[in-house]
Amino acid sequence: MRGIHVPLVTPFDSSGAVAVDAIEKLAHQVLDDGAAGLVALGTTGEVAALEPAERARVIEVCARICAERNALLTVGLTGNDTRSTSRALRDLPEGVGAALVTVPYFLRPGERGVIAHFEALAEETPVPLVIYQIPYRTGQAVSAATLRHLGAHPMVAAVKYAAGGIDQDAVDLLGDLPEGFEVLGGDDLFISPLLALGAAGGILASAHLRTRAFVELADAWHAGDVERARGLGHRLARLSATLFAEPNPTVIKGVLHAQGLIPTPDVRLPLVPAGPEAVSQARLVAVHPGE
Ligand SMILES: O=C(O)C1=N[C@H](C(=O)O)C[C@H](O)C1
Repeated sequence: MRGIHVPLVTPFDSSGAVAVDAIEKLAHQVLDDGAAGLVALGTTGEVAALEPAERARVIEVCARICAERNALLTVGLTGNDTRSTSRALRDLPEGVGAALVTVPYFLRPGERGVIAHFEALAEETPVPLVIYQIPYRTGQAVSAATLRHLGAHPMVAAVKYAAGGIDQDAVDLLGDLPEGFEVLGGDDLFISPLLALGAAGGILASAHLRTRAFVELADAWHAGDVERARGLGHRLARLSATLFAEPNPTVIKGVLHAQGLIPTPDVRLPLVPAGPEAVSQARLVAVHPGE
């Protein structure tokens, strides 16, 4: 799971249909620029707003490209019921290399429930699991001790860590990781400090833009080139701050559209397109992130 994985947006054409050509173009571009893999059907891909047939099509396109390019395809799975999540894992098509599975949201099952959920999934899954820890979206925090316990299972490969900052559990977890278990950053703004603590990479919507620089950031921290990593980290954090000024992925879609990479900046309700100021500010910072 090492490196930068890009959770692709789902572009729509002017009729509102999924723009498959644009997905292909974006996928090739981020892989050309050094991304280690793609993530299909993340929050950034507006998974909740896609029909089952659209989801299947997105996976199919991404799987084909990842197979051609020898890159990892991770697919997002969001559920708060163990049986249906397990079924969805077993139904994943050929070509999917890993599943990014959200901590069960809304129910708040407690840490014992989270452990039981992921242990049951780990026994059934055909592909390695990446636990998606994002308490500000799910309502359920997961401690370092629980992640360490789950990470010891051979089918649990990583956690996408998005606690909204660098908290005590991140420091604790990265100080003592089970063999074969990695931490991937999932809060774009905090990717540089998380890499400094030992994260293996990140799943970052911001890496649609300046992909090469995000890859260089991870490489620099991994190589111990602190001076280069710190400077890059500050510049990319400025970019991420502008891209997340409005709900993800509205600003990113606005910028990709302005750059001619996707046919419309459209998002599906309840998301509404980003305002023009947010988009032009992000475009400016993407070109001149500062010194
Ligand atoms: O879709 C994803 O994967 C990501 N979603 C996060 C979010 O929208 O909160 C942001 C992160 O960059 C990746």
